[in-house]
Amino acid sequence: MSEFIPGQRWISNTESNLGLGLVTEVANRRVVMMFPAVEEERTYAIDNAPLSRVIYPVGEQVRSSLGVKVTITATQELNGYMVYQAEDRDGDVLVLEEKDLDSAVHFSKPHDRLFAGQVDKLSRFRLRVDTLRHQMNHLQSESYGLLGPRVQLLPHQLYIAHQVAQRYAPRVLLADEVGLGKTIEAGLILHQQLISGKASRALIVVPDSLVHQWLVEMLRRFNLRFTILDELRCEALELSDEGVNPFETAQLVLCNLSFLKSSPDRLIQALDAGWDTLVVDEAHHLVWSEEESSPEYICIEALAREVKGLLLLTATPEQLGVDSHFARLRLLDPDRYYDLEQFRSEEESYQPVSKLVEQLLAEDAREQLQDAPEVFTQLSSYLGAEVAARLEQELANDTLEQAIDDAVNSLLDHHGTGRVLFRNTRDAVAGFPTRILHSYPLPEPEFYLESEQQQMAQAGLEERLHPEMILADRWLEADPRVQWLTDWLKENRDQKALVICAYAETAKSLEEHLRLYEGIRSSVFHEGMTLVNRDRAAAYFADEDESAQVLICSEIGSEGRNFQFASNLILFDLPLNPDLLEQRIGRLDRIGQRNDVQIHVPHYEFSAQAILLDWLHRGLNCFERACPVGQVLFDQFLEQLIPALFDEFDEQEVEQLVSSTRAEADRLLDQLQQGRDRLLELNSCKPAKADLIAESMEVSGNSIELSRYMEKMLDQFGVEQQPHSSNSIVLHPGDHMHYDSLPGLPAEGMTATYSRTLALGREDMQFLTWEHPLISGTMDIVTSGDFGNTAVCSIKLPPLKPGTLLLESIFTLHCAAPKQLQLQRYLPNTLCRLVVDSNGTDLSAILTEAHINNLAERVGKRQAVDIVKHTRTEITGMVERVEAIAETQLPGLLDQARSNVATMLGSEQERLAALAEINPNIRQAEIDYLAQNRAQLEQHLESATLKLDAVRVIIAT
Ligand SMILES: Nc1ncnc2c1ncn2[C@@H]1O[C@H](COP(=O)(O)OP(=O)(O)OP(=O)(O)O)[C@@H](O)[C@H]1O
Repeated sequence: MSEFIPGQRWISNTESNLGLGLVTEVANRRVVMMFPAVEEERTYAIDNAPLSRVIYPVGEQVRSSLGVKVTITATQELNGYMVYQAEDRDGDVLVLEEKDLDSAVHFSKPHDRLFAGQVDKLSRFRLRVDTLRHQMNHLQSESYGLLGPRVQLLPHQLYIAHQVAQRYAPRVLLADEVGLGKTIEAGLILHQQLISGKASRALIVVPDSLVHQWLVEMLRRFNLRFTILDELRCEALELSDEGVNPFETAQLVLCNLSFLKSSPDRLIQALDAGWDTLVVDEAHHLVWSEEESSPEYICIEALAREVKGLLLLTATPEQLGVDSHFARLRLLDPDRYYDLEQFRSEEESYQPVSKLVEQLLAEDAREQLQDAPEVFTQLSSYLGAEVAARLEQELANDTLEQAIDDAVNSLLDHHGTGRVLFRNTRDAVAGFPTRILHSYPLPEPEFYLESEQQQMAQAGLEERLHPEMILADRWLEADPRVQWLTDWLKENRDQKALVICAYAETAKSLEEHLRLYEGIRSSVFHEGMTLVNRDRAAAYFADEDESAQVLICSEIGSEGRNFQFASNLILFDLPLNPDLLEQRIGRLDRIGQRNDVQIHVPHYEFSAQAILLDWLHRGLNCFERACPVGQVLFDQFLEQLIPALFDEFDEQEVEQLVSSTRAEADRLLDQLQQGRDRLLELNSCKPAKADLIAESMEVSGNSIELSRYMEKMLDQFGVEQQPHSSNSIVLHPGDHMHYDSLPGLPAEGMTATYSRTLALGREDMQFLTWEHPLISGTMDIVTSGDFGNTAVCSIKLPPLKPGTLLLESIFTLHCAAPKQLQLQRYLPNTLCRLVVDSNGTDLSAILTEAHINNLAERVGKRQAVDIVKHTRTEITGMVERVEAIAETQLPGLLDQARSNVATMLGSEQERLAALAEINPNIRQAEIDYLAQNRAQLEQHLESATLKLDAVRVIIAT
C-alpha cells in the first residue's frame, strides 16, 4: 500500500521554497501534490518522489492555515494521517488536522544541519551568499526577462518590449515597418512574460510559410521550444491517447492560420485549451469590413475573445484601409474600439496634440514659449491649468527641460495611441541601408507586338502587368525579361539575387528554365510547396558555400522571410499595391543588411509596367524609401491609375497623374508627420529611456562577472569546463556530478559563450546569461536547497582573543507567494547579515563580509565537526541572539517592501486610473489587475519572515 494518503503534508527535498505540500491524489503509482503557498501542483512517481514526510513533534511552534500561532501539545496518527492537539497564545486548546497547517513554512534550518555534523566547504558558503545576491539583483533589474534572448541590444525594440512586457496580459499591435524586428519584439515580450510567471501557455498563429522560421527563431534566439501542430500531428496525438486535446499536450504551440481556419473542430480544441498569450503574425491578413469578416478574422476573433494577452504583428496596419485597421484594434479591445466613425474622428484629433508636442520639443522651445501664450492655453485645455502654470513658471529656470519632458509625456499618455499601437519607422531607427532603384526598359517582344492587336484589346489588368500570361506557352523564349535576367545573373555570378514575381506558376517555370537551360544555380519558393521544401529552398539560397545564386519567390511565398544576406532584389513584375511592394523590398531591407539594397526592375518600355513603375517611383517614391501613406494614395488614385495602365492616357496625362500623386503624397506625409504618426513615433520609442534600458542591460549582462561566478559554480557541481576558442567554453557533465543532471545541460555536453557578440554570430553555441536554464536552474538548486548553508572557519584578528567564537548569519526575507506576483521585486535589495560573539554582542558593522572573507582560513572537516560539538550551547545561544536581532529588523524591511509596492504599483495604478478618465485606450482589466496585485502583495507580505538561510561559525586563532 502507498505511504501517501490524501491530506498528508510533505516537503519537496529539491524545491523547499514551495512550502508544505498537500497530497491531493494518489493513483497509478503517482502522487499529486498541491503546494498551496505558491499555488503550484506537482505530480511525482511514488517510487522515487523527492519528498519528505512532515510530522511535527510535541513542543514545536506552528501556524494554522488561518494564521493562528500555536504550540503542539500532543500528536495522534490515524491510519497515517496526523491530528495535532495544540495550544494558542491564550492557552486555549484546539485540534489541528495536518491538512489545516499553514503551507508557507521552511525547513532545513542551517544550524540543525550544523549540529547534525553537516559542515559545508567555505567556498560553498561564499558561493551561496553570492548566489543569493546575484539572484536578487537580477530579479530587481530593469532587464529582467530581456537579458536571455540571443539578440542585438537594439534600443527601439528594447523600449517596446520593456513597456509591454511589464503589463498584465498585454494586448498590443506591433506595427514596426517591415524588417525592423517585430518577431524579435514579440519574442522578447513572450520571454519576459514566461520567465516571470505572468504567462505559461502561449499559442502562436502564423502564415504557413513562416511556421518553421518562427520555430527556429523562438528556439535559437529565445530558448523557447514550441510544438508545431498541424492536422497530421493532431491525429497522431489522438491516436496515441484517445480523447486527448492536442492543444493541451504542450505549453507552447505554434500553428498556421489556414489549418485553424479550415477546421472548426480544431479551432474548438484550440479555444478549449486555455492560453495566456496569443501571438498572430502578418495580421493584415485578417480582413474585416462592417458588412463582412474574412474566415481568418472570425477565427482569430474567437481566440482573441478567450485569451488574456494578445500580440498582433503587422508591418502594414493600414494596408487594407482604415476599416481593417480599426478591426484589428477591435480584436485587441472590443470595448474600446466599437465605433468606426468615432475612431475616424479620433484619428483626426491627434493633429493639434502632435503640433503642441512638436512645439514643446523644438530646440529653441524656451524662446518660442516665451512669445507664445497660446501654447499655455492649449496645454491647459489638455492637461489642466496646474500643469500649464507650472511650465510657465519654469520658463526662467534651469529645470525647464524636465518640466517640458513631463508635459510631453503626459500629452502622449493622455492623448496618444501608444498603449495599444507601437510603430517604429526606418527614419526613427538609425543604421538602415540606402535603397537604390535600377530600371531596365526592354523592347517589347515581336510576338507580343504581333499579337498585341487582338490580345491586348481583350487583356485585363493582370495580363498587362504580367505579360507572361499573354505570351502563354512561348513566354520563356519570347519574354525579354527572361533573357535580361539570365544575362544579369551570368554577369554577376558572385552576387546573390532574390527575384520576386506575383505568381507561383511564373516562379516555377522561370526557375526551371534558369536551372535546366542556363546552368544557373537556382531555387524556387512559393506557397504551393510543402513547408519542408520551402525551408530547404531558403537554406540552399542562404548557404555560404554550395549555394543557389538566385532564389525565385512568388508574392506571398516570401512574406515575412529573412533574406538580408543578399542585397540584390530583382522585381520581375510590380504589384499594384505599394504596401505589397514594401513587403517585397523588406525581404532584404531588414536589420542585418550590411550593404545598400539594389532594386532592379526589368520591364517593357511604353507598357503598363513602365507606367506603374513611373507612378510608384516618381509619384510615391516608394522604391528608395518606405512610404507610409502608400495605401491611402493607392485608394485615392486607383481610379485614375487604371485607365493610365490601360493605355488610355497620353504622355501628358500620365505626367499629370504622377505629379498630382507626388503633391498629394507630400501633403499626406506632412500631415502624418504632424499628426498621428508623429505621436506614434514619439510613443513607440523614447530614445533617452530606450538607451537607458540598453545600458542597464549591458551592465547586468556583464559577462566577466557572470563567467567568473559560473566558473566557480560549475566547478562545485562537478561540471567539466574546457576552454574552446576565445571567449567560449565546452561544458560536459563530469564523472562526479552532485546531481544526476543539471537543467539546460545536455548529457552530451555543449559549447557555450558568455559573450553576446559571439553568440550572435555563432548560433551553434549556447548563449549563457543569468536567464539561461543552466544558470538560473543551478542558482535555484543552490538557494532552494541546503547547498553551502553551513561553514566553519578560523581567523587571525589580533584584537580577538584566540578561542573567541563568532557566528556570522545570513537571513533572507522570505515570503511564499505565487510566481506571477513577482514579490521579490519589491523586497529591499539587501541580505540581512548579522555577526555576534558568544556574549551576544552585535559585531555586524565591525566585522564586514569582505573582512571575514579576506581573513577566513579553512578548518578541516573533522576539526570543524568537533568545534561545533563542543560549542553547541554557545552556538545555540548565538543563533537565538541573531534571530532576536533579525526579528527587530523585520518590521523595517517590511515597511520598505510595502513602500516599494506603494511606489511602484501604487503610482502606476493611480496614473492609469487618472489616465483612463481621459484616454480610453486604458483597459479596466489592467487597472483592476494592478489593484488586485497590490492587495495580494500586501496580504502576502503580512506572512513574510526573516529566514535564517546560512551560518558560518568563526573561531579566532
Ligand atoms: N535585435 C536583433 N538582434 C538580431 N537580429 C535581429 C534583431 N532584430 C531583428 N533582427 C533580425 O532582423 C530580421 C528582421 O526581423 P523580424 O523578422 O523580426 O522583422 P519583422 O519586423 O517581423 O519583419 P516583417 O515585417 O517582414 O515580418 C530578422 O532576420 C531578425 O532575425
